[in-house]
Amino acid sequence: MVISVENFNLTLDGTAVLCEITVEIKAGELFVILGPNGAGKSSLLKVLAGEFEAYKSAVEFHGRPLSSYSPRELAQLRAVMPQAVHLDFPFLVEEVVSMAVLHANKAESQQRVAEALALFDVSHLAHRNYLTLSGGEQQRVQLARVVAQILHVAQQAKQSGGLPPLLLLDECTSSLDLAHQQQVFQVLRRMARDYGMSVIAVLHDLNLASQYADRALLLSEGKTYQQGQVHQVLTQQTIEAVYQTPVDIIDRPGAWPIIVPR
Ligand SMILES: Nc1ncnc2c1ncn2[C@@H]1O[C@H](COP(=O)(O)OP(=O)(O)OP(=O)(O)O)[C@@H](O)[C@H]1O
Repeated sequence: MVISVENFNLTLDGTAVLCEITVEIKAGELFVILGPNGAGKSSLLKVLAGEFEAYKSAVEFHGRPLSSYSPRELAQLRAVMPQAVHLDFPFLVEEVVSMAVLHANKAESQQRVAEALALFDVSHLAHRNYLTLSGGEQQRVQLARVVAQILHVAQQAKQSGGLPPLLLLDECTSSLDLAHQQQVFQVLRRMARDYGMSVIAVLHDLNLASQYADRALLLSEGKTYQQGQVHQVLTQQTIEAVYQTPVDIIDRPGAWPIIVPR
């Protein structure tokens, strides 16, 4: 098991945000957290990222409470891409991504940055001011940043049997065009399959979930509505109940089911 919480409750400013949540994510899994606006998806991701100090001991990460890890240990084992990333200074793209590899020597750092930029199709932007990029370009640079942070750990884990790292992503394709959405999830799938990296992604796009996820948690008002294999979770009944919108599910032999609003 890579990361888990059991019967977890989160209360923020007197509001019950998550109620009795149990999740267990294994190595090499692409796990998606789904649900309507306000269902608690980002809050759960933040809990798993250890952002709520008071709740860190309730999260078990590689067999230890998250609270027992030093910031440096955590930075080597997991990377987090929040929903919005604001930078106040005009850093170059390569500088933004380099921030993820501060502990590497110069040659290694350059190689890891170049590899991550190429994975997300932003090599040509390396010398651009990050603040002048489009929303989608910025999102791909942020993906390169988090992957640069832990890809080498995943590669080492695969070679020498170390702990596989974890990637936590909050709506990481929300600004991307169709081709880049596909490219990003193909990269994530490959990293999960080839290196045993676990990926937990908050998503609104049910079709991306249907196409790429192994398992899904469907949240409704802070509670688990359904959890399991993605195609068992994304049924007409569950989607219509949780999103209060009629849908059709188009089943296709040999391919993932497509969800369309009716
Ligand atoms: N610090 C806080 N204090 C009080 N309520 C909060 C706090 N943070 C989040 N909430 C509430 O918790 C609920 C879940 O928020 P969360 O951001 O996790 O939802 P979400 O499923 O990610 O939504 P979205 O799809 O809109 O991003 C919301 O009703 C939100 O208003």
